[in-house]
Amino acid sequence: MAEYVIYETVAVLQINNPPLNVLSHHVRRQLMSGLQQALQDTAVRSIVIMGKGQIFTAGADVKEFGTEKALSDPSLPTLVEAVAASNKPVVTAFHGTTLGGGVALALASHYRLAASSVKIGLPEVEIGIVPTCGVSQRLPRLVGLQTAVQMIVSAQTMSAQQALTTGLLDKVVSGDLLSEAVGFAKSVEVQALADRRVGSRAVPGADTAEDVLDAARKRLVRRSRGAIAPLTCLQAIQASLLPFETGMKREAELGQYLWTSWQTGALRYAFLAERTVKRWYLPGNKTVNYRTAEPLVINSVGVLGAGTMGVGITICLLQAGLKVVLIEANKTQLDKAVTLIQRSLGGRSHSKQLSHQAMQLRATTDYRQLGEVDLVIEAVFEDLALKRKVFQQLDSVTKPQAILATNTSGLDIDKIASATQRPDKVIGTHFFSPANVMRLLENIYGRHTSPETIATAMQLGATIGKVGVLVGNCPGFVGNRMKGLNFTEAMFLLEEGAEPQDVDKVLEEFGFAMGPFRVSDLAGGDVHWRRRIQAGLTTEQGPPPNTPLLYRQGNRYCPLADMLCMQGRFGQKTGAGWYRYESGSRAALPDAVVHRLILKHRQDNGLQRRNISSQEIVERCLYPLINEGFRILEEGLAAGPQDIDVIFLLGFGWPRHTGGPMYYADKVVGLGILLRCLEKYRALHPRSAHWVPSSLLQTMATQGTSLTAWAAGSRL
Ligand SMILES: C[C@H](O)[C@H](C)C(=O)SCCNC(=O)CCNC(=O)[C@H](O)C(C)(C)COP(=O)([O-])OP(=O)([O-])OC[C@H]1O[C@@H](n2cnc3c(N)ncnc32)[C@H](O)[C@@H]1OP(=O)([O-])[O-]
Repeated sequence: MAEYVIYETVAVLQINNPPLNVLSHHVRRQLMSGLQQALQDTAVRSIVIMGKGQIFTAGADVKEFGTEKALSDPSLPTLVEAVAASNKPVVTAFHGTTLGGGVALALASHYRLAASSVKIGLPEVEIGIVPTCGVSQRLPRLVGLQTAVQMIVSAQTMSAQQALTTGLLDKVVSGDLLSEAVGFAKSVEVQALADRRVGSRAVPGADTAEDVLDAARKRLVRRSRGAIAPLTCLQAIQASLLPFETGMKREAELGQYLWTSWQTGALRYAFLAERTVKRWYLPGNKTVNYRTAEPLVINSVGVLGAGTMGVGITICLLQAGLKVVLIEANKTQLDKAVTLIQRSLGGRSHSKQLSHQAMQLRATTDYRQLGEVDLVIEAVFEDLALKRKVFQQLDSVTKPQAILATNTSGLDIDKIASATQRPDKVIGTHFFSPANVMRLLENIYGRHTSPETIATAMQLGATIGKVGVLVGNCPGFVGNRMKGLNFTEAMFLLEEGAEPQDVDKVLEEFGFAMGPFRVSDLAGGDVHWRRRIQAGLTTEQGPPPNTPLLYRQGNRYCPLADMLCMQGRFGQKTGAGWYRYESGSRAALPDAVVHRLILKHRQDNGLQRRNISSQEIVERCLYPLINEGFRILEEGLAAGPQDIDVIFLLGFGWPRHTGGPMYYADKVVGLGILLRCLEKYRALHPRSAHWVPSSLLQTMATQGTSLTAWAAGSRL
């Protein structure tokens, strides 16, 4: 609700809708009635709009979108325009965070005040919408095109000081916001309002407008990769150069265009999915869930292994204020890691706080120093025998109640847990590289992992600012199990006629930051080569004895990646992989050596080259992965499609504007079309088991069920 209080001649309207003061219908109704009351009351000479609680407002109520409530009177645009039309000065005073609709109210007001700690932002582009309610029209008039583009298109928040410098704020206050706002409102009661109305101003610097917009457009065309919201937002900003009323009409049209696009639905879904997965439960036993399981309190964490992952994990633990004991047997490696960690923590602006964080690190070669930690994250080399040995040691040196987590990207959690006397306290915590940057934490429970251990790992993820997704134990878990198929098919496409750059280009146009071959070169082809060797699919010298070149373990197999690795072409780190790299450069250049290798491979094996369409590349690379997602749901390894989608959005660079693989299949491709496509490729490629449609997909496609509706029904 919104509260109405009078302070002498000032009417204060306070939004009170915890926790985030979103502008839901009941809040808008009360704000509107408060505004009307203040306008009618002759004793009131000015109006202040504020928020109670932690923040001013997170903006419009996203959960109302698409429902009748969003449009019910007063809608947000109606409320904002009523503020703009007020003939008594309106002062918006904000604190905490002010987003979207909150900024719209502020821009429609005559004055803007904020607490010094405020963060102001326009996250609309991230949920695929244009900042409406006049934001795209008033903001450029107030702060200029350059800043407006920066705020609207980048969705980055601005500090109070920046907002003051750009002219968005009239004043930053450090004392009590309510009394400062009331005092300020009184001081402007006699001021004329005409030139305080942002809508009646002209955009400053109109003579350089085209240059600013052109530069932004070029940048966005390069970066958007199929996402339509950023460029549409830019068009709305451009309309601010028109007369205000015309610009407002254009803003509404563009808003409607985005609103009805499938991408907006996908982005809104992604926003909510990231929050839904926090409410975890075991797919096979819903009684074990975030409500019933209590996490242990974690104050100190041991990290075992100071390689790239260990360093990244240590940085995010320290940044969250935890004490860390970093163990590494190799002293030189340990010293190198400490330097990296200290540099990373000290390299930011709040150096006092961060040097305190760096002081929470104890780095040692001595395992016994782990005696007092509450939880250990093991990050040694990806080798089952080694990890089992390490867990045996951890079991003997840590206190009995300590949780032992393994940062494996696909090894069997139960096999690791069985090396200890406490399998209930063993869990997988799969970080993504770089661990201090990537927001995903794939948490894997084993057969004996206790609810308390799961709750603790999920809580730890939240503490260190990650989105934890809980999944079951299977080779590769959810992410790598699905992702592997994408690369498999990408290689088959090379055998059939494509070049690495063709496949990468199509998937980059689809929205991935990098295609599978560029990703492979970045990650290092040797990592997966070692895995294939361990799995008995190949050897360092080529196919295992008596094995056909193009088939392994009953399935079609492409040996091209193995051939590159046998030549020492591991990717960027060796200067050559699927592409070649000039010294010091990360630019992937098509390589005639690879071209000839593929050509010869086709000739030697009687593989016919044909033209492959972009559509086929998308279908071949993405549909098997999606089919595997359905199998994962069928096998109860993930609670719902949201969990899978979040893993791909945050861990694998899946384009956010498509919602993630499962949402894309359900809402964009359509399950019926997906099924028919899988069947078509299954007939063409009978030796690839991944084309066999999952039975869950078959049932849903035949019954016409929507995956998202099915998931919404089953979610806790
Ligand atoms: C005119 C104008 O152009 C248009 C028309 C608009 O205004 S469009 C709307 C623009 N506003 C946004 O896009 C808001 C984006 N929100 C955020 O960036 C963050 O939420 C946050 C504010 C920085 C807080 O982060 P947090 O980490 O402390 O908590 P949380 O876990 O994220 O959120 C806690 C709970 O609040 C829910 N929530 C957050 N923002 C919400 C919103 N705007 N509407 C409804 N629910 C919201 C969220 O789903 C979760 O619910 P549940 O899952 O627990 O049921």
